[in-house]
Amino acid sequence: MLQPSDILPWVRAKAAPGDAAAVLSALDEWATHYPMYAIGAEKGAMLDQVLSDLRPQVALEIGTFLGYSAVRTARQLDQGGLLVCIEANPQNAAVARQIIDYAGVGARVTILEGLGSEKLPEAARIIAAARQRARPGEGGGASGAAAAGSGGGVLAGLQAQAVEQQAEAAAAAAAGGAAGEGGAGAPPLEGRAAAAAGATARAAAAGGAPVDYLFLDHCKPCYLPDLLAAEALGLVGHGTVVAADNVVYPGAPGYLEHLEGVGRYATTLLAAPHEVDKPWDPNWEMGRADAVAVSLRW
Ligand SMILES: C[S@@+](CC[C@H](N)C(=O)[O-])C[C@H]1O[C@@H](n2cnc3c(N)ncnc32)[C@H](O)[C@@H]1O
Repeated sequence: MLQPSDILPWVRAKAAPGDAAAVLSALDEWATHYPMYAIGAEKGAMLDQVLSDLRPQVALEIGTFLGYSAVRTARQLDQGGLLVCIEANPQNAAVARQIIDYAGVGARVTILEGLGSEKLPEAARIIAAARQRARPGEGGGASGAAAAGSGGGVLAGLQAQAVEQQAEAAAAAAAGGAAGEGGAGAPPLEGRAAAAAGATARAAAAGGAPVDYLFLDHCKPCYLPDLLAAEALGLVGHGTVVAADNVVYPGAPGYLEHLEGVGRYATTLLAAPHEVDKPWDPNWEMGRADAVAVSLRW
């Protein structure tokens, strides 16, 4: 039976050290022969475009597997940038470290081994320290980074959607809050915005520093509790872009509903087929449609 480390000789044979694009191609090719739970080339390219428009300085990933998405993200950070990865499986984390180093982006990546729910506070401390070290006027927070996005299709669309939502929330507030109906059972927009603003203020008071980009790609029922924990730690703030894979299939219970309910996330679904099939799993539905949710927190 294959072990995660069996991929290493393949990558070394197919790619030169420091050539991140060739490393990614080698991993994509490996996925055509062996089960590979990476986000893959199609969804990866979609997120590349978002990242290229966002120009993040500080990013966080939960669910790193062998480092494929981490390499894609880290190569878009500049030299002073930081990607913190949380990976539960120590074998995967060990291989990811080697692949990320081999791709030449290891200096920008810190991998924490453990569950997202356990490691988020440590990630928040590392990220807050990195923000402190950033020179004045530079890396000044997620809002600055998100504002840098210009012509990019997805990010520009989210920014326009956020402006519409803000106007809608302001109109609802002006009308006494009664007009803002976000769906059955959702509080009025005014109430939701106030709750979100309160959470952001509490997180800021606790010393939290928001990331520019948060990528969720781990256990699907963990997306919602881990996003809630990241919000409470101040890791998600004004301008943070949150991407979450597999929100259609297998789906992440309660996750999209939470984004809608908070009322301060502009969200779009980037449709693509599920990135891997599992013919050996009798419960798996082959060739299913899926999507990555990309959200801009305002
Ligand atoms: C789909 S793979 C991640 C793929 C990776 N993002 C990529 O595109 O290359 C999911 C990974 O999440 C890890 N994982 C599962 N539950 C986790 C949790 N609660 N916290 C952290 N990692 C978790 C698994 O060990 C696995 O390596």
